Amino acid sequence: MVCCQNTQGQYGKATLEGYYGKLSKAFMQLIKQSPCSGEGQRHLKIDCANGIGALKLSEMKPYFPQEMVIHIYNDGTKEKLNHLCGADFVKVHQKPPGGLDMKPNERCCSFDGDADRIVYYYKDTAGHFHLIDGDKIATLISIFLKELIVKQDFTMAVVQTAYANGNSTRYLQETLKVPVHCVKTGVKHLHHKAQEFDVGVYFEANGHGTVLFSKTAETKIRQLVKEEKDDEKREAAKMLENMIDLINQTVGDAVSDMLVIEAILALKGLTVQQWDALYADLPNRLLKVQVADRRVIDTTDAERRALTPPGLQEKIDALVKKYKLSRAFVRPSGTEDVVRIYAEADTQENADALAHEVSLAVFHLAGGKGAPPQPI
Ligand SMILES: CC(=O)N[C@H]1[C@@H](OP(=O)(O)O)O[C@H](CO)[C@@H](O)[C@@H]1O
Repeated sequence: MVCCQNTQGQYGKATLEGYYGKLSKAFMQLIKQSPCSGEGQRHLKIDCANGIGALKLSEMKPYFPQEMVIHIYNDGTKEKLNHLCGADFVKVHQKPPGGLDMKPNERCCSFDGDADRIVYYYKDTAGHFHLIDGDKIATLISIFLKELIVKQDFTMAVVQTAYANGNSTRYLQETLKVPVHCVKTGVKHLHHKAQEFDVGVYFEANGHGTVLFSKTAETKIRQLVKEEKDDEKREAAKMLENMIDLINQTVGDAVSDMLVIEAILALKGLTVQQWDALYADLPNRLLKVQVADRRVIDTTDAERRALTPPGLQEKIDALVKKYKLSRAFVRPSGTEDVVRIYAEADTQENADALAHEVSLAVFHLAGGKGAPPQPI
């Protein structure tokens, strides 16, 4: 709304109808370009965390094309906000939300309460739960955009935080050959870094993120749509133009991100399983520990190393060495009175053991409160 006002309507009409209309128009144009367009309906189950997303998605339903059918769960009529559901619950517990019945291979997603995060997931035929988090969302979007800008002289990068899964960073850098930058936790840090590129994709692992296009890139794309003589190149420019209109460039927005993802899956003819199979996440664990004063922990290197308290980083380094493909870091939360611990390793048992050992080190060296952390 603010951006629409400040650009005298160039970014869109500053009303809810203006927002719904802009997004649905761009989405419809995009799926029309899909090779499987007209081949039946796409269904998506959405857990709205009993939050605002349910209200707004219901209002938006009439704007969706008939090819896209959304099913809203946890709409706030029965349970409390975020209770056993929502994007954070699904990401942290690595399990499905309550209140959503999932059939094998069905594509599902969760918003968080204020609808600025989104994670996808599905259950396979053996009943195993597969989480597709912000890192895999950034990867899908990057694959799609990289192919479209291949002939343009645009700079492109992905911005992540230390919480990004090690295998996502490896895939982006080594397979996709896209530069990756790591910044401090919090979208403001990711947003600022992403502004340095023509195409800046940024996502936190928890599903908070978006894509930014520079003014130069946007002008060039809109000009190509009008002037490009080669049909294939003009179609690619049109897709990019619709992507620019579909993505919310002002802030991470679960509704906009969901439509971007659905459009890309349709255009690339990808199933949720094929998307998930791009790379395998390294098993990981996120824990928190209460300390008397979390400011005793000072970090550097985009929060990947602790400078204080003395001895803590050395202890973490020694613990990390015990496991394969391992990595761990600690940082004071910016939103809760806790210290967060992240660990990843070759197996879930090892990631859990490493996270627990690091949480004990934090407890003993950084003034832990209450009882020492228990093994997972
Ligand atoms: C590990 C984690 O998920 N941290 C979250 C959380 O920040 P903390 O500083 O870790 O409390 O809340 C932020 C605001 O929603 C979000 O941007 C960030 O990613």
